[in-house]
Amino acid sequence: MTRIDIEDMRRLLKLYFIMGSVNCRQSPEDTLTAAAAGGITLFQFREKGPAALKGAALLRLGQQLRQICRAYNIPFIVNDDLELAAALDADGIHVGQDDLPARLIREQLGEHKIIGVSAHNLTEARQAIADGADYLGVGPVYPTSSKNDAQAVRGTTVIEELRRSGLSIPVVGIGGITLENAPPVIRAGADGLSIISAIAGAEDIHETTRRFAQLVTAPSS
Ligand SMILES: Cc1ncc(COP(=O)(O)OP(=O)(O)O)c(N)n1
Ligand SMILES: Cc1ncsc1CCOP(=O)(O)O
Ligand SMILES: [Mg+2]
Repeated sequence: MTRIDIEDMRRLLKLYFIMGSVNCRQSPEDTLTAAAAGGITLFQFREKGPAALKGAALLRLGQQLRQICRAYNIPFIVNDDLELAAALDADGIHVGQDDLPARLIREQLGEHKIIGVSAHNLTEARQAIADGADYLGVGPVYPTSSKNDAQAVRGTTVIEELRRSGLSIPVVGIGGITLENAPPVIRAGADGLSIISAIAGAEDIHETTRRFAQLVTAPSS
């Protein structure tokens, strides 16, 4: 099998929902189901933090979320953990600068799985591309309370810089993105939005997701 087509990757990134049990106000299964019905295009299982599930409970939740993604035909990405990704037959994995190197993951997974890499500057972006990344997660664009060890807020400058430098790799903006502050992220050159709290913590998850979906498909965004 071959690498994911670049335009297919761009389409998947449009509304990329990331979540673990610690991010949810209601059950993770209900949260993901509402977001899936509302129009997310990609999902990342990110079970992180002091209260994160481990062992059998982690696997059980992963299997349930994986099933929901299958039912809605939404590709399923696992954060950080190659073993968990294999156990859940994930469609791909997302790694950051402090995780397993993307080059090693590409060697292990082969061509047919999606590999996403976090990049905070042009050097990291170029290295990720050389290592075989299919897309970049760039941020934090805005202040976030969903990641304790987040790097400094970048605004949209790194996304703009990547595009000015001629890098055409699919890019998703991440960090503190809300319905109100999302449009500049797309205008800067991102293919889509990556969101935890504005969806997982929303009062009405389905309606909020539907609005995000409208925003990323609107010609004026
Ligand atoms: C789409 C996307 N972009 C960036 C990240 C952050 O990854 P990382 O820097 O490895 O931090 P953790 O998520 O592992 O805490 C991401 N997960 N997804
Ligand atoms: C995982 C991650 N990486 C950079 S910021 C961030 C957290 C994004 O969450 P939120 O959308 O709630 O700000
Ligand atoms: Mg990571």
